[in-house]
Amino acid sequence: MTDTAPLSGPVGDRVAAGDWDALTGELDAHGSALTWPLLTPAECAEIAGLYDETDRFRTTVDMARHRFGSGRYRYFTHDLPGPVRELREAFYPHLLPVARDWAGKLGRPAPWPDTLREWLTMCHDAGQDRSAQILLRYGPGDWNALHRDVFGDMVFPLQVVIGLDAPGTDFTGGEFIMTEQRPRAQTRGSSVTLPQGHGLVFTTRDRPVPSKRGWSNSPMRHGVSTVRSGHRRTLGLVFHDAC
Ligand SMILES: O=C(O)CCC(=O)C(=O)O
Ligand SMILES: [Fe+2]
Repeated sequence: MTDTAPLSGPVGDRVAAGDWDALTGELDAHGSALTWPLLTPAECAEIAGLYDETDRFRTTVDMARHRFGSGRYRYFTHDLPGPVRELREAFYPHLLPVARDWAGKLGRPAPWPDTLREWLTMCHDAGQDRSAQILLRYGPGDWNALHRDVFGDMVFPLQVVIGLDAPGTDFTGGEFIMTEQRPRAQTRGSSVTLPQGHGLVFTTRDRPVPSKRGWSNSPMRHGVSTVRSGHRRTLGLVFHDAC
């Protein structure tokens, strides 16, 4: 799929229609990878606009108050809006083989079943039963501190953020940033400009990197650099639930 591919039909089909081999290769090499376009600007605006429908959310987080950075985000209730639910469900089966492959390389258990539904039941049974899907809003001066979205023992190791505003047009600054703590070496930083309507798949916790003895584990964190002007809104999808 290219930048000019028509965006029509169910959003889940658009997730499935991309070049997953290329995306997986990129994820293996860098711990993050951009998708092809998934949403039109109108669909992005519609999702971003849900932020004001307060009944859809279980709580609002003021990032400055928690020293998470600056800006606000809202956790959806389990009753997810159609496109948000469809996107999440469509990503899971494509991310699952990567999660399992990485767990194998790192000699860890791979507890994730074939369906998101079964995995969420496992999360809920373990006490992680609150929705962790979020809509974020950043204005001028806002930023997101480097962090990892791990809420308990139940962790799906990959997540997705979808850009809802156009960089350079709707906002400046606000790059998605990642750090990678390399084994016995200094930390490496990287940044991604998230195009409107595209997703960025990235590791929640760490990734396997080749080492002399096979594979070692490179812890990674993510955040957002300061928004210099305008407004940046994103949709965050994680595949485990929260406590
Ligand atoms: O706004 C962003 O680009 C990243 C938000 C975030 O931390 C997440 O989706 O987990
Ligand atoms: Fe995050």
